Amino acid sequence: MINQIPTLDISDFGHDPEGFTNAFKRAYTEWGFAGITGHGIDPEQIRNAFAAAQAFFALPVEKKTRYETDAVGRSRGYVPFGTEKAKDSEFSDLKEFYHVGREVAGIAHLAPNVWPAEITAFRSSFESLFTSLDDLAHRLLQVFALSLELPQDYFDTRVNHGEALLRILHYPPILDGNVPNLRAAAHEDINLLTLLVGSEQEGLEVLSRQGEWVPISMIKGTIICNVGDMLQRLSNGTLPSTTHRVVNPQGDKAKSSRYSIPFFMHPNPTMRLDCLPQCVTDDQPLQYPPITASDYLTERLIQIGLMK
Ligand SMILES: O=C(O)CCC(=O)C(=O)O
Ligand SMILES: [Fe+2]
Repeated sequence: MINQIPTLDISDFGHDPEGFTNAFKRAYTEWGFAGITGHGIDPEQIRNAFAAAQAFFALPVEKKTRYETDAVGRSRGYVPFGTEKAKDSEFSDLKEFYHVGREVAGIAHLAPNVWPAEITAFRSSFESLFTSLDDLAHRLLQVFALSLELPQDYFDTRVNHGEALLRILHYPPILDGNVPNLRAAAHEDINLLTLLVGSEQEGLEVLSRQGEWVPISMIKGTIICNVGDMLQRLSNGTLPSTTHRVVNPQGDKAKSSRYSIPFFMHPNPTMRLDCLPQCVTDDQPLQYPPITASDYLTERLIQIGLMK
């Protein structure tokens, strides 16, 4: 049997919170990744978002670069092809993207969004998708909190001013089959958790505990949720931030674009990521020194080329 990441139906939490939390904890302890169904997000909303993304990236590059911003860590607007590379990779990834982030009135560290004037439905599509994913991320964080023996609402006030980011990704057609770069080289996500809205196009692979690259086949309507480095730290490594990558398709398939839309849930900058005492045991001694989310993020953004 081919290994596959587990699937969890989050609507089960409503009628069996304890049973669901146990299954959730088992899945994430083993994989750090799972497909989430029963989330209630309207497929129409997702289709509209992909259509808007496709229309934006089809614009000539000189139009797209008008939407670059100087927001810290390039956290708003367009980020051109070749800008980002994975922490341990020699080559940049084969992708361009557009960041839409959280906006809270009066919170200075959250930069305002920019919206491409050419694509009328872009703003409304991504504002509504942001809201839906933010809500789903909150629900999932409640289950993560219970899995870590924390109060269910532990994260609620620790993420409300965090830099949650929707990353609208385009991997252009690969015309030179010999490029050493990957669409996205092996990496771990930096944040608390990532929601990955289904590219139905192949390419995403997850590294299993047995050290095999497992190709992820996206089932329509499933949203992947994976643990990032910040939750790994907080849980003292009991919830792994699993390595993943996006490989280049073979043959003619390489000549088509791939689109995907991850949502990165970040904590408030002041949140402490010190390992939780209940996760430090004789079997699992302390793995990481204490740090705040803000200091940790700065360190990581420099490594991946998004900050100097
Ligand atoms: O495009 C994908 O399927 C994965 C993207 C990803 O892992 C990331 O941007 O962190
Ligand atoms: Fe990732």
